[in-house]
Amino acid sequence: MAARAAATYSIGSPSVSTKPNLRQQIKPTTLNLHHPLRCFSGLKAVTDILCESEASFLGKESNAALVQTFAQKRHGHISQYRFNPKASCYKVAILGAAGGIGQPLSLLIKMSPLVSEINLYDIANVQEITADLSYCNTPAQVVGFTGSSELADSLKGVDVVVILAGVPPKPGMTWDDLFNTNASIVKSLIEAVADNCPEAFVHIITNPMNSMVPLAAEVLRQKGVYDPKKLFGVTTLDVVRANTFVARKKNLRLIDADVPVVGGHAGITILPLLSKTRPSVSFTNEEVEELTVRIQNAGTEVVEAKAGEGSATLSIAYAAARFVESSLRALDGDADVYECAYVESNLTELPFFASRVKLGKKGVEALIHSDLQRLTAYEAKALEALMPELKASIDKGVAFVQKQPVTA
Ligand SMILES: NC(=O)C1=CN([C@@H]2O[C@H](COP(=O)(O)OP(=O)(O)OC[C@H]3O[C@@H](n4cnc5c(N)ncnc54)[C@H](O)[C@@H]3O)[C@@H](O)[C@H]2O)C=CC1
Ligand SMILES: O=C([O-])CC(=O)C(=O)O
Repeated sequence: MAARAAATYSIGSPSVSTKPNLRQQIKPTTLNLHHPLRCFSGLKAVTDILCESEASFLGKESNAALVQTFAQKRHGHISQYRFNPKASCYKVAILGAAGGIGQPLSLLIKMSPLVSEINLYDIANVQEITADLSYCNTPAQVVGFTGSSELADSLKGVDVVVILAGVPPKPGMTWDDLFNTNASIVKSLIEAVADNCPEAFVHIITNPMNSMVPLAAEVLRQKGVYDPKKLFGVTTLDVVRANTFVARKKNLRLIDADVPVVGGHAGITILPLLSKTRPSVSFTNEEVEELTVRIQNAGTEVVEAKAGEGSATLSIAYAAARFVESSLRALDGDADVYECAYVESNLTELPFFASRVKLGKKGVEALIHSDLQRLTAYEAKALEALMPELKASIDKGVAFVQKQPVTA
């Protein structure tokens, strides 16, 4: 979807965009984009600065890490993607915005220089969050939508939709329990996406993600608008955890560690390919076993630590924001954006599989198969072991929609 060239930024004033019947109108101060605004860096607007990787809400260091670890070096140089605010006005919708992940994710996205509007949607009231967030003097306008009657409006014209509506697990809950509650929520939200913004990038976070992405694909297919290049299961948290744990173990700088994680996003379907860690490091067999299990169980660690109060929220908000940022950069023309994601895939015999992908303006431009070559014996065995579980999760998601077909 094309960027909005005619958009204006609102700087230094509340940027809430309200619907007249819900709240008082607060008119943003608008800044003509011909103004030499070159960079909106974190919390402070900076004018007339050449803006490369600094143009990120992730901050200069984190963003440098992203560029270093994901950019393909061409002719020995990292490509210089230049943020151009005239062409960088994207609209993001967050479905499930009032929840534990939705709130910090909304804040992080509000800090992105690439975003002109954030639509916050939830069945719970989002008006307090909308007002609160709107006082941050960053460019994006914040608009709240509460309840199913406002869902369609929250999706009109959006470039990226992030779906995190649904319940998180409690200790002792199975993936089946979670599926039974969340499947119908995701199905109805995706039906609305198909009707209102079929060309948007769709990021799915709601668990069990291994089933929710195939479920969403089937809904979109039945609606006649499925574009496999634009549907993503967000597995960035697994990569973030793998990078953190490996960097600590091997005394790498956190920003240098880059571990591809493939498969899916649950238990043994999460397969960190430690042999493909960059920079190259060696691991003992014990270290491989310990790190792999730690990465696979990190979600459960948080669920247990929260003792019934939900699952990871802050780290997934960070990871999801990174994936949104990467998608927006790809939409904005950065030719060197690579992330791991759970997508329709032909890298294995399964129709959906997480791997590193190259992102472009139209979504997935390429699946990176090289990570799956020359696996260690441990990785090859783990890959074989995860396939039946991942296949069952995929089949479950598709079957759910086939039993309850979508309305035309
Ligand atoms: N993919 C990943 O890496 C991760 C996924 N998750 C998953 O993300 C999901 C959300 O987790 P939290 O934010 O912690 O849960 P939460 O319970 O704090 O928030 C969920 C929000 O969804 C809203 N909601 C429920 N039904 C809705 C509907 N039909 N339409 C719109 N909004 C609706 C609720 O009102 C609530 O505000 C869970 O399924 C969790 O398991 C959590 C952590 C990591
Ligand atoms: O199951 C959950 O909601 C938590 C989760 O995915 C994770 O922390 O990786």
